Amino acid sequence: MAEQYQSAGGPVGSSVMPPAVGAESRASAAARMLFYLQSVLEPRAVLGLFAEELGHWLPVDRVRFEDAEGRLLHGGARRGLSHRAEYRLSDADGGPLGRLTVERRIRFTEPELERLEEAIILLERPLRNAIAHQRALRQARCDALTGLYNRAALDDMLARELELARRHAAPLALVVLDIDAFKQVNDEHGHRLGDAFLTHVAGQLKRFARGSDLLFRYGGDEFVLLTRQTGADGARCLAARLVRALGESPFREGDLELPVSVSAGIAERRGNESADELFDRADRALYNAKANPETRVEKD
Ligand SMILES: Nc1nc2c(ncn2[C@@H]2O[C@H](COP(=O)(O)OP(=O)(O)OP(=O)(O)O)[C@@H](O)[C@H]2O)c(=O)[nH]1
Repeated sequence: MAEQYQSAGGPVGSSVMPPAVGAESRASAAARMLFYLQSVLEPRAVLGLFAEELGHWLPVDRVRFEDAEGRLLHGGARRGLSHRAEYRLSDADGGPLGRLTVERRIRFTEPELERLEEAIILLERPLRNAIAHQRALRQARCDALTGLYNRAALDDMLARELELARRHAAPLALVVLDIDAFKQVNDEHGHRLGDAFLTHVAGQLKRFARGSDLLFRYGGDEFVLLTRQTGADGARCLAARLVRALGESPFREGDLELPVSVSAGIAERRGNESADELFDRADRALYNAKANPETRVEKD
C-alpha cells in the first residue's frame, strides 16, 4: 500500500477541482488504467503510461519516480514546482520500492488527493512486478561474486556490439584477461580468500577501465573487456595499462599481501567474423601472452 508522507504546502490559491466523474466512468477509468499498466513489463514504460493516464484523472504537471536505489525512472530533475504529493511505495515484502512524487503549480484539494491515491493503488502492483522482473533480468546477467556482467551477458552484448560496429564500420576490440597462477592463491590460502582476490581484481579492473568499455567475468579467473570505438592499437595500450595498474595493486587482507599478475590477449574485429571467432582469436592471443611472461599482452 502506498504511504503518503508529505503533501503540498503553501496557500490554497485558485484550487482546481478534478473533473466530475460519475461512479461508472470512474470504474471504467480504473479498468483502463489497470489494463495499460499490466500490458508492459518495463518499469519506465509502466510509469510513462501511469503518468499519461493520471493526466486524465486530475491535472498534474509532473510525475517523478525514484527507485529504492535512487535511480530516476521517470520525470525530470527536481525544479521545485510549488506543490507536491510524495508517496513511498513498498514491495511485496514491505521493503522500499521507491518514491513517487506528483507535482504541480496549484495546490491539491482533498478530493484530488483521494483520486491520486486511488490511482497509486492501481500502479503499485504492476510497478512491483515490472521492477522485480527487471531485477531478475539484471541478476541473470550479473556475476554474483564480482557484480560484473557474466558470460551470458557477454554472449548477448558481443553479438549486438559486433552488429552495431559492422553497421557503422566502427572498430571494436576484445581484451581477454586472465589472472596468472590464481590456482596457487586458492591452494595456499583457501577458496574464501581466492574469492576475495577475484573481487579485488574485478574492482581494480572497473577502476582502471574506461566508462565506455564493457567489463565481464567470463568465468573462473578470466575477465573480458569489450572496447567500443577502439582498434587493436588502442586496445593494446588499454590492456598494457590495466596489466601494469593491476601489477601495482597488490591484494591485501590483514597482514597478508599478495602480488597480482594478469595476462591479456587482444583481437580487433575483422570483416564479417562471428562473435565466437573474434573471441577465439583473443583467447589464442592470451595463450601466447601466458607463454611469454615478459610482455603479458599479446595481439592476435
Ligand atoms: N576462489 C575461487 N576460485 C575459483 C573460482 N572459479 C574458478 N576458480 C579457480 O580458479 C583456478 C583457475 O586455475 P587455472 O585455470 O589453472 O589458472 P591459473 O592457476 O591462474 O593458471 P594460469 O592461468 O596458467 O596462470 C582453479 O583453481 C579454480 O578452482 C571462484 O569463483 N572462486
